[in-house]
Amino acid sequence: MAYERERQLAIEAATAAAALCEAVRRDMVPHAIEKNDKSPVTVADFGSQAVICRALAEAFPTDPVVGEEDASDLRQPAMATPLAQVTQQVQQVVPATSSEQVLDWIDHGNGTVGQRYWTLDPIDGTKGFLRGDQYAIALALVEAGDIKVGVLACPALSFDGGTPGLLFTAVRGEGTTLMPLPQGPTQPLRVSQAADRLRFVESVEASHGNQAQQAAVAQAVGITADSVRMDSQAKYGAVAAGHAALYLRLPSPKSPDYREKIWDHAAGVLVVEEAGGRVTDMFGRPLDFSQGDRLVNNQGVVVSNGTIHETVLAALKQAVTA
Ligand SMILES: Nc1ncnc2c1ncn2[C@@H]1O[C@H](COP(=O)(O)O)[C@@H](OP(=O)(O)O)[C@H]1O
Ligand SMILES: [Mg+2]
Ligand SMILES: [Mg+2]
Ligand SMILES: [Mg+2]
Repeated sequence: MAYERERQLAIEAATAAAALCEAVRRDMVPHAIEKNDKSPVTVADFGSQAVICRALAEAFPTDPVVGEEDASDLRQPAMATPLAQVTQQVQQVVPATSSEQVLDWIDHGNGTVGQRYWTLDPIDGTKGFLRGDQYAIALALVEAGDIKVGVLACPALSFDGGTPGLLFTAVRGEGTTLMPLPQGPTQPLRVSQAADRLRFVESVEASHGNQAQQAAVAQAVGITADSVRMDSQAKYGAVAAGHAALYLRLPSPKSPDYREKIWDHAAGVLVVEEAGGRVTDMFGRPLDFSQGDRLVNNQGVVVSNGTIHETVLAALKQAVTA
């Protein structure tokens, strides 16, 4: 199988990070640390990035990692308490780790996009994580702009009332699989074509999209049920597993020039594509992962079961020009 080492390593690292995140949520009631852009980060985001970057640095030392977080704030003297908490959490995975080592592992994620790189969102949906809702650990390998491996760990996700904790894995050309966390039987995943599964998913956070326009487009393609609102790339998982036919993320009227970050999408895109679905931006263009840490050549994201994709794009064109 192609990319076997990369796939195995990504699964192991994301599974360890998922356990760390769940331990933080269970043991210490995480609170938000405010970043420069006012968005939240937690002890678990930092711990997850440290654990995954350590594994990547060891196994693939020359691969750059483009991760969401960096350790500059954590290095400030005023951050001694959260740093100690991050270190303590990482020690559950890697015993006898020092805080210095933790900081350096986090900063291993400050790489830049190149011919071959990994992109990491140590917690996608930090707001969901803090609320006790959905979040995901998202890791992908990209070569020449093409996503080759994508792993999404969703510790709080379940379908049809199952035990929470699902891991989605995709390798280009080899399909998508679903596995319970932390381990269990693997099953292949396909998107759904069933008309009664015509549900659509969107963000919980209204400011991350355009919910009025999303509802109008969904209705135009015959989806009459209310949206299922869910944090993080778990939404890609829902489409890949056939629990939703559509995920819409249209530019928010409050930030019309926002460009999506690569780590918010890379793993999810491959998981859906390899399950038989389709992902483009709102104009039907493929997402371009070759340009840097933002999808500068794209606006909005449309994720579907494939079958309804062209109809959605046509409805969107009408909604935008109306
Ligand atoms: N104005 C905006 N439009 C779209 N996405 C945004 C946004 N502001 C922040 N985000 C991204 O939305 C992600 C969460 O997605 P969702 O709304 O689907 O749960 C955040 O990831 P993090 O939580 O990793 O920071 C953040 O990168
Ligand atoms: Mg964030
Ligand atoms: Mg994110
Ligand atoms: Mg994040």
